[in-house]
Amino acid sequence: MIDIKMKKLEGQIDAAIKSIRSDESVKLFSITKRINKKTPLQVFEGAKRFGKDRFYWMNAERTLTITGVGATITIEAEKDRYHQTETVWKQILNEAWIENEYSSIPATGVVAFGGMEFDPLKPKTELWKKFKTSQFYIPEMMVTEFMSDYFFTINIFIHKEDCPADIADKIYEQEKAFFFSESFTPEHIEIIQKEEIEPIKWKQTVDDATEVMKKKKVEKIVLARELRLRFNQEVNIPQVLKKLNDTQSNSYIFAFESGGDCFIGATPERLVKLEKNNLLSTCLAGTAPRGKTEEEDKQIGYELLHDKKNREEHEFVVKMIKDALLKTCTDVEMPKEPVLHPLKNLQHLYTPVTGVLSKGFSIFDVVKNLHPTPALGGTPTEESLAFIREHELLDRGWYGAPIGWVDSNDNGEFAVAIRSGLIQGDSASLFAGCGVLADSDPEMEFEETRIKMLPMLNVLGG
Ligand SMILES: C=C(O[C@H]1C=CC=C(C(=O)O)[C@@H]1O)C(=O)O
Ligand SMILES: [Mg+2]
Repeated sequence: MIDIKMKKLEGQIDAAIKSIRSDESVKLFSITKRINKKTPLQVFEGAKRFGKDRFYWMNAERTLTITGVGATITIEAEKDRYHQTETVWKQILNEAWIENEYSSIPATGVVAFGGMEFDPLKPKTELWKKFKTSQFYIPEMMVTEFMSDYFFTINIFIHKEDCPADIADKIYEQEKAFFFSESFTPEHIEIIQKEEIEPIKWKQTVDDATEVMKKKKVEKIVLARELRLRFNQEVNIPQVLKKLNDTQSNSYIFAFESGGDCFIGATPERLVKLEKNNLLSTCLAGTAPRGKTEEEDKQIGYELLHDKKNREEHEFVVKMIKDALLKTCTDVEMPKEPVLHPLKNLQHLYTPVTGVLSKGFSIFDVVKNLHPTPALGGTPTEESLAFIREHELLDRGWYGAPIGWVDSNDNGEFAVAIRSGLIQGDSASLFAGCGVLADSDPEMEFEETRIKMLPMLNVLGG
């Protein structure tokens, strides 16, 4: 039996680097092998018996899915979270021994997957006690599905004198059991309690925000709210993921467990995708429901494209993302007009933005410059965040913040964690927000947030 040391690197940079180096006798060893078909969802489900935190990520194009089990390393950061995380990440890659003949495949080898709080300056409540300000896992075991090829990665600490080749074979013997996966046992979940949290207060806050904006101090503020659910049984996360996969096309499906709580969602909003130095971001703001007939759907879409309020709401996002990308990219390009982005329950105004990341910058720099975009904060950023911090009742936690992955080959992708919920055993909180402008109507904005909760509500038995 190999004496494999699993360590957790938490807290500040120094502690993390010291911890990697302190025990000179070990080093992080990562090995990736191609395997026969094992869907990440099957593996996610089968890994429940390990009792370790898991993550799941499927991109919107359905070309890449990853699931991770356990955390050989957890990179946690409080202050200056982007810089801290990146510094520890780079240190880990410097020290790691990586055996990956498939390094041309994204999200294989050493991958860090994680997320962060929307606003670290807002006091945290009990709701998000299991989640850190910023938290990334380098998983003990990971399965990557890329264009119908499957890869299995193990990241472990080994003694330096051990020969990785021997280790590799022994590990695969040990971990074959890892591929044990149960077939989906359909469970019938029922909502036994549904509680809108302070809906009247929320509408009043929307009204207050419009008053502030009429005085021209702020131009846009996104306000979010919470729906609390209780079920007849513990929520089966793999079942929820499967239903999200089946119902929410055009969206990233994600789950991140921490201490047994699970943050899960189906978000249409890409923050940034980086392949080598080719960068893609997304402006998504402006919302309308889907029509009941094709005719009605076309009419609603046409009205959305020509609606003054929604176009203004969208334009704030386009301008900010362009300015943010110009700080780290060249060749920043975007179409002049938004297009419709259809989803199951609603449709948005959508403007893709591309750029070429300049040397010396990383995906962490881009995320730092982008978050929060005016699709989740407002315009101007600091003034809208100050209003949200002071007036919004909701503890957003990781809702509305970047969630995603980076690998050791300059690939990575982050989405904005909306259309999401926090699952806590037999209870859940769902979150939804909307862009408020000076002429917003509180009832219409409430209705918009109700529609945005449907993707999660529908897969939770609502
Ligand atoms: C803040 C959310 O949606 C954002 C993304 C798309 C459209 C939006 C809107 O029209 O208000 C929001 O900016 C949410 O879904 O919780
Ligand atoms: Mg809106």
